[in-house]
Amino acid sequence: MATIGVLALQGGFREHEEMLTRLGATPRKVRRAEELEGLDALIIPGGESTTIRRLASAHGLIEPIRAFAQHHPVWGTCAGLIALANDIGEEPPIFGGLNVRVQRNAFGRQVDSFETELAVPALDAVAEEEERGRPFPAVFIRAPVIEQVGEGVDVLATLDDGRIVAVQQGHLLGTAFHPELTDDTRFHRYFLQLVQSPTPA
Ligand SMILES: NC(=O)CC[C@H](N)C(=O)O
Repeated sequence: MATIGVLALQGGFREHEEMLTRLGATPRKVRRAEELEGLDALIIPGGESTTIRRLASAHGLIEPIRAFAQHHPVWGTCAGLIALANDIGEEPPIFGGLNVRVQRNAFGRQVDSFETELAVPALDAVAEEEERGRPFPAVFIRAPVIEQVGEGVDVLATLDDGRIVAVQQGHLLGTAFHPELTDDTRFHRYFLQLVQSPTPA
């Protein structure tokens, strides 16, 4: 079974580990560059992207993760998506790799967090009969949105107003929301399927 790293510097890594274990994969916390060795893939959890940048930099993880993401599946959720984006506005990218521009805290202070049902047709690839076509319960917490997608990026989900909240670029996956906080395992299964049959970079 696949061994999946979960960047464990800060934020919601435990919920990802639990979800992976539940699905029969082996999670491994990543806090040092050596811990990337032998991994099949990596998840960058939500949290606070400025903190993730600071700690990743202090732990010497910026370059190693950037290099890892070139040839392995990597999935960023929320702050993790921000960390993977090539363009995050004023600041330089954190790891980068994903050809998108994101806007942090796109929903402002009034709407700190919310849950909504999203149509994600791509998930039908891993859906059981009774799950097919079922909307995904998406939990947004001080979430970013994807303002622009570049070459090679597929949009997997948008909000009703058209704002993009899930994308895939070959072996890289980004979601503005938190599938690890729901009972629905389809996004994690989708990522694990990507790990089993990675598309070349
Ligand atoms: N839930 C989250 O990961 C929030 C992301 C956070 N607002 C940031 O900008 O990094």
